[in-house]
Amino acid sequence: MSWQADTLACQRGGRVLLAGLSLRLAKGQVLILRGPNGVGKTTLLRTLAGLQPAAGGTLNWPADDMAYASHADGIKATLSARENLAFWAGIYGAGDPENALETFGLTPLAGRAAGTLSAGQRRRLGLARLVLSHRPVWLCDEPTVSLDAEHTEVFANAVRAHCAKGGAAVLATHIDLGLTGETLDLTPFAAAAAQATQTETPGFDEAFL
Ligand SMILES: Nc1ncnc2c1ncn2[C@@H]1O[C@H](COP(=O)(O)OP(=O)(O)OP(=O)(O)O)[C@@H](O)[C@H]1O
Repeated sequence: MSWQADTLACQRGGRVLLAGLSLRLAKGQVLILRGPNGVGKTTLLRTLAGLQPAAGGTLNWPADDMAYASHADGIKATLSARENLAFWAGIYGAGDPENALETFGLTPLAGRAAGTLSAGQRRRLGLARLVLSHRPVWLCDEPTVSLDAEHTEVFANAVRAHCAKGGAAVLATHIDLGLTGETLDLTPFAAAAAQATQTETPGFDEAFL
Protein backbone atom coordinates (compact mmCIF):
# COMPACT_ATOMS: atom_id res chain seq x y z
CA MET A 1 0.00 0.00 0.00
CA SER A 2 1.17 3.55 -0.68
CA TRP A 3 -0.20 7.05 -0.55
CA GLN A 4 0.38 9.41 -3.42
CA ALA A 5 0.06 13.09 -4.33
CA ASP A 6 0.59 14.38 -7.86
CA THR A 7 1.27 18.02 -8.78
CA LEU A 8 -0.49 19.02 -5.59
CA ALA A 9 -1.25 22.66 -4.80
CA CYS A 10 -2.17 23.73 -1.27
CA GLN A 11 -3.75 26.95 -0.08
CA ARG A 12 -4.30 28.78 3.18
CA GLY A 13 -6.31 31.92 3.74
CA GLY A 14 -7.21 32.04 0.04
CA ARG A 15 -3.56 32.05 -1.08
CA VAL A 16 -1.91 29.18 -2.91
CA LEU A 17 1.25 28.54 -0.88
CA LEU A 18 2.61 25.36 -2.46
CA ALA A 19 2.41 24.16 -6.05
CA GLY A 20 3.67 21.28 -8.17
CA LEU A 21 4.28 18.96 -5.24
CA SER A 22 4.37 15.25 -6.02
CA LEU A 23 5.14 12.68 -3.37
CA ARG A 24 4.68 9.04 -2.59
CA LEU A 25 4.64 7.52 0.86
CA ALA A 26 5.10 3.77 1.21
CA LYS A 27 4.49 1.44 4.14
CA GLY A 28 7.38 1.63 6.58
CA GLN A 29 8.50 5.05 5.34
CA VAL A 30 9.18 8.22 7.30
CA LEU A 31 9.01 11.51 5.40
CA ILE A 32 10.41 14.60 7.13
CA LEU A 33 9.05 17.97 5.99
CA ARG A 34 11.45 20.88 6.19
CA GLY A 35 11.37 24.54 5.33
CA PRO A 36 11.38 27.91 7.06
CA ASN A 37 8.55 29.27 9.23
CA GLY A 38 5.51 29.99 7.12
CA VAL A 39 6.59 27.94 4.09
CA GLY A 40 3.47 25.76 4.34
CA LYS A 41 4.33 22.61 6.34
CA THR A 42 1.16 22.79 8.43
CA THR A 43 -0.84 23.65 5.34
CA LEU A 44 0.44 20.54 3.57
CA LEU A 45 -0.25 18.34 6.60
CA ARG A 46 -3.80 19.71 6.88
CA THR A 47 -4.34 18.97 3.20
CA LEU A 48 -2.97 15.43 3.53
CA ALA A 49 -5.15 14.90 6.61
CA GLY A 50 -8.23 15.81 4.59
CA LEU A 51 -9.01 18.84 6.74
CA GLN A 52 -8.96 21.14 3.73
CA PRO A 53 -9.28 20.53 0.01
CA ALA A 54 -6.30 20.59 -2.32
CA ALA A 55 -6.12 23.70 -4.49
CA GLY A 56 -4.96 21.58 -7.43
CA GLY A 57 -3.46 18.26 -8.45
CA THR A 58 -4.59 14.82 -7.36
CA LEU A 59 -4.45 13.12 -4.01
CA ASN A 60 -4.68 9.39 -3.54
CA TRP A 61 -4.52 9.79 0.18
CA PRO A 62 -7.60 8.50 2.04
CA ALA A 63 -8.44 10.61 5.10
CA ASP A 64 -9.50 7.50 7.03
CA ASP A 65 -5.91 6.24 6.88
CA MET A 66 -4.65 9.37 8.65
CA ALA A 67 -4.02 10.14 12.31
CA TYR A 68 -3.16 13.81 12.62
CA ALA A 69 -1.29 15.27 15.61
CA SER A 70 -1.52 19.02 15.16
CA HIS A 71 -0.08 21.91 17.16
CA ALA A 72 -3.31 21.78 19.17
CA ASP A 73 -3.31 18.50 21.06
CA GLY A 74 -7.07 17.95 20.86
CA ILE A 75 -7.26 17.48 24.61
CA LYS A 76 -10.27 18.13 26.82
CA ALA A 77 -8.95 19.90 29.92
CA THR A 78 -11.60 18.69 32.37
CA LEU A 79 -11.27 15.01 31.46
CA SER A 80 -8.50 12.92 32.93
CA ALA A 81 -5.66 11.71 30.71
CA ARG A 82 -7.25 8.24 30.65
CA GLU A 83 -10.72 9.66 29.87
CA ASN A 84 -9.26 11.72 27.02
CA LEU A 85 -7.78 8.61 25.44
CA ALA A 86 -10.98 6.62 26.04
CA PHE A 87 -12.84 9.43 24.22
CA TRP A 88 -10.47 9.20 21.26
CA ALA A 89 -10.63 5.40 21.26
CA GLY A 90 -14.39 5.87 20.79
CA ILE A 91 -13.83 8.28 17.90
CA TYR A 92 -11.34 5.94 16.19
CA GLY A 93 -13.42 2.88 17.04
CA ALA A 94 -10.24 1.15 18.15
CA GLY A 95 -7.30 1.35 20.48
CA ASP A 96 -6.17 0.53 23.97
CA PRO A 97 -5.89 3.64 26.19
CA GLU A 98 -3.75 1.81 28.77
CA ASN A 99 -1.18 0.83 26.15
CA ALA A 100 -1.12 4.38 24.78
CA LEU A 101 -0.64 5.80 28.30
CA GLU A 102 2.14 3.31 28.97
CA THR A 103 3.94 4.06 25.70
CA PHE A 104 4.25 7.74 26.56
CA GLY A 105 5.02 7.22 30.28
CA LEU A 106 1.65 8.64 31.32
CA THR A 107 0.32 5.77 33.46
CA PRO A 108 1.17 7.54 36.76
CA LEU A 109 -0.74 10.60 35.51
CA ALA A 110 -3.70 8.72 34.05
CA GLY A 111 -6.20 9.97 36.64
CA ARG A 112 -5.12 13.63 36.48
CA ALA A 113 -7.32 16.21 34.75
CA ALA A 114 -5.56 16.95 31.48
CA GLY A 115 -5.81 20.69 32.16
CA THR A 116 -3.46 20.27 35.11
CA LEU A 117 -0.71 18.56 33.10
CA SER A 118 2.48 20.39 32.14
CA ALA A 119 3.01 21.42 28.52
CA GLY A 120 5.28 18.43 27.83
CA GLN A 121 2.91 16.02 29.58
CA ARG A 122 0.00 17.39 27.52
CA ARG A 123 2.00 16.98 24.35
CA ARG A 124 2.72 13.36 25.31
CA LEU A 125 -1.01 12.84 25.82
CA GLY A 126 -1.68 14.34 22.38
CA LEU A 127 0.89 12.01 20.82
CA ALA A 128 -0.53 9.02 22.67
CA ARG A 129 -3.60 9.42 20.46
CA LEU A 130 -1.47 8.31 17.51
CA VAL A 131 -0.69 4.96 19.11
CA LEU A 132 -4.35 4.57 19.98
CA SER A 133 -5.62 5.30 16.51
CA HIS A 134 -4.42 2.17 14.70
CA ARG A 135 -4.37 4.31 11.56
CA PRO A 136 -1.54 3.57 9.15
CA VAL A 137 -0.28 7.09 8.48
CA TRP A 138 0.79 9.44 11.25
CA LEU A 139 0.86 13.12 10.27
CA CYS A 140 2.67 15.11 12.94
CA ASP A 141 3.19 18.85 13.19
CA GLU A 142 6.20 19.74 15.33
CA PRO A 143 5.53 16.67 17.49
CA THR A 144 8.42 17.18 19.90
CA VAL A 145 7.69 20.79 20.93
CA SER A 146 7.80 20.88 24.78
CA LEU A 147 9.23 17.35 25.01
CA ASP A 148 12.40 16.70 27.00
CA ALA A 149 15.21 14.60 25.53
CA GLU A 150 13.91 11.38 27.09
CA HIS A 151 10.42 11.77 25.66
CA THR A 152 11.70 12.99 22.30
CA GLU A 153 13.39 9.59 22.10
CA VAL A 154 10.19 7.87 23.29
CA PHE A 155 8.35 9.53 20.40
CA ALA A 156 11.07 8.60 17.88
CA ASN A 157 10.88 5.00 19.10
CA ALA A 158 7.09 5.01 18.76
CA VAL A 159 7.48 6.15 15.13
CA ARG A 160 10.07 3.42 14.51
CA ALA A 161 7.77 0.77 16.00
CA HIS A 162 4.81 2.07 13.99
CA CYS A 163 6.79 1.92 10.74
CA ALA A 164 8.22 -1.50 11.56
CA LYS A 165 4.61 -2.75 11.75
CA GLY A 166 3.85 -1.39 8.27
CA GLY A 167 2.78 2.11 9.21
CA ALA A 168 4.21 5.33 7.80
CA ALA A 169 4.72 8.87 9.03
CA VAL A 170 4.99 12.41 7.71
CA LEU A 171 6.63 14.69 10.26
CA ALA A 172 7.08 18.45 10.10
CA THR A 173 9.96 19.20 12.38
CA HIS A 174 12.87 21.59 12.71
CA ILE A 175 14.92 19.15 14.80
CA ASP A 176 16.76 15.95 13.94
CA LEU A 177 14.88 13.04 15.51
CA GLY A 178 17.47 10.51 14.44
CA LEU A 179 14.92 8.72 12.27
CA THR A 180 15.87 7.07 9.02
CA GLY A 181 13.78 8.56 6.27
CA GLU A 182 13.51 10.90 3.36
CA THR A 183 13.56 14.66 3.76
CA LEU A 184 11.38 16.94 1.68
CA ASP A 185 12.20 20.66 1.67
CA LEU A 186 9.06 22.60 0.75
CA THR A 187 10.94 25.75 -0.26
CA PRO A 188 10.95 25.04 -4.03
CA PHE A 189 7.21 24.31 -4.01
CA ALA A 190 6.53 27.60 -2.22
CA ALA A 191 8.66 29.33 -4.85
CA ALA A 192 6.66 27.61 -7.60
CA ALA A 193 3.40 28.81 -6.03
CA ALA A 194 4.75 32.37 -5.72
CA GLN A 195 5.90 32.28 -9.32
CA ALA A 196 2.49 31.06 -10.52
CA THR A 197 0.75 33.78 -8.49
CA GLN A 198 3.00 36.46 -9.97
CA THR A 199 2.24 35.20 -13.44
CA GLU A 200 -1.46 35.47 -12.68
CA THR A 201 -1.21 39.03 -11.26
CA PRO A 202 -3.20 41.31 -13.56
CA GLY A 203 -1.28 43.93 -15.50
CA PHE A 204 -1.94 47.66 -15.07
CA ASP A 205 -4.64 47.73 -17.71
CA GLU A 206 -6.52 44.78 -16.26
CA ALA A 207 -6.31 46.08 -12.70
CA PHE A 208 -7.46 49.63 -13.28
CA LEU A 209 -9.60 49.62 -16.38
N1 LIG B 1 -5.77 30.65 9.13
C1 LIG B 1 -4.94 31.27 8.30
N2 LIG B 1 -5.39 32.24 7.48
C2 LIG B 1 -4.55 32.88 6.62
N3 LIG B 1 -3.24 32.59 6.52
C3 LIG B 1 -2.76 31.63 7.32
C4 LIG B 1 -3.58 30.91 8.23
N4 LIG B 1 -2.80 30.03 8.89
C5 LIG B 1 -1.57 30.17 8.39
N5 LIG B 1 -1.53 31.12 7.46
C6 LIG B 1 -0.36 31.56 6.68
O1 LIG B 1 -0.05 30.54 5.76
C7 LIG B 1 1.36 30.43 5.62
C8 LIG B 1 1.78 28.99 5.85
O2 LIG B 1 1.55 28.68 7.21
P1 LIG B 1 1.92 27.26 7.78
O3 LIG B 1 1.39 27.21 9.19
O4 LIG B 1 1.47 26.19 6.85
O5 LIG B 1 3.52 27.31 7.77
P2 LIG B 1 4.59 26.33 8.45
O6 LIG B 1 5.58 26.00 7.41
O7 LIG B 1 3.90 25.21 9.13
O8 LIG B 1 5.24 27.32 9.52
P3 LIG B 1 5.96 27.05 10.96
O9 LIG B 1 7.33 26.50 10.68
O10 LIG B 1 6.01 28.45 11.52
O11 LIG B 1 5.06 26.15 11.76
C9 LIG B 1 1.98 31.44 6.57
O12 LIG B 1 2.37 32.57 5.83
C10 LIG B 1 0.87 31.75 7.53
O13 LIG B 1 0.99 33.06 8.02
